[in-house]
Amino acid sequence: MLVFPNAKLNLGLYVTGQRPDGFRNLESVFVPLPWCDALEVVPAPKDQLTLTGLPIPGDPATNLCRRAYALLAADFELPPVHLHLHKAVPIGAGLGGGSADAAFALRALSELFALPLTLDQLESYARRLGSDCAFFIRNQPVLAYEKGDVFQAIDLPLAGTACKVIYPGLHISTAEAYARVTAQPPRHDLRQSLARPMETWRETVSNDFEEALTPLYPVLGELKQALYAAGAAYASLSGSGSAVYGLFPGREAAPAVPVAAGHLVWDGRL
Ligand SMILES: C[C@](O)(CO)[C@H](O)COP(=O)(O)OP(=O)(O)OC[C@H]1O[C@@H](n2ccc(N)nc2=O)[C@H](O)[C@@H]1O
Ligand SMILES: Nc1ncnc2c1ncn2[C@@H]1O[C@H](COP(=O)(O)OP(=O)(O)OP(=O)(O)O)[C@@H](O)[C@H]1O
Repeated sequence: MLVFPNAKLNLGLYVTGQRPDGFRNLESVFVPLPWCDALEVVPAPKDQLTLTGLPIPGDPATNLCRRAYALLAADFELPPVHLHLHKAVPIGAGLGGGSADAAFALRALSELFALPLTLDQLESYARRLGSDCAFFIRNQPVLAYEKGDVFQAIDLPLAGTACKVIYPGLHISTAEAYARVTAQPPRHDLRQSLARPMETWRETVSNDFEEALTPLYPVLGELKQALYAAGAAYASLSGSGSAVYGLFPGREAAPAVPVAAGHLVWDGRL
């Protein structure tokens, strides 16, 4: 079975409080971004993981695809599988690429082996693999709370909006990024702010990580300014960075933006 785990963007992100489990509570809108990896899951004589595309730091034994398999194999009798992941979504980008691989692996294994799992149950497995993972089970725009894994539906007329994402070749570790942010109550009501015209979002829809990380990594501010200069209606850091995106509603495609060597650019539509 071949699946294409997609990335996500965060529209606004407030880090709102410290949790007893050491994590933070947050408030953010997650939307699927069709920048995709490819993941193939095939029954095989023995378990195997092969990797191509962008290099993934760390021991392949701890790859989130393998961890997804191990989680289900602890509860169900699964035959060995060959997992092949072709990595295209940059890592440490705030795009949730690794989390998507994990969630899509859970969904693919469940479907391939006809496991009796509902979407709610798959979300529960996904939560155990990472805060961002549960979103990718249903993969629909949501307002996310708590660790970013408790959802409310949100209706956003964004489908088809031209979008440009720029990854400045900077791996920002999620844990490090959280350590730099001080939790505070949300400055605005995200649902209300996002219901207003997109041109007003820059006044109210902010990402706490952007404020904390831009002084450290000025390139993040430069990319945001470049996207606004190119005519973006809204531009922001995604998640804990380092990818910065711009939205260009009403355009066929996002315009060209000059970027440095080593930056990765994704152009497409939401
Ligand atoms: C920044 C976001 O991408 C926004 O969508 C997510 O909150 C990150 O989610 P993620 O990459 O799935 O993060 P996890 O793998 O669960 O956690 C990585 C580390 O980030 C910190 N972390 C993560 C999520 C959260 N709500 N509070 C935290 O403090 C913790 O230090 C944790 O050890
Ligand atoms: N399939 C995978 N894809 C990417 N990273 C993976 C994967 N499996 C395990 N990892 C580990 O997760 C780390 C990346 O996590 P990190 O949260 O920093 O970035 P991310 O996947 O881009 O998501 P985000 O920044 O949105 O949280 C990598 O350093 C790598 O060791």
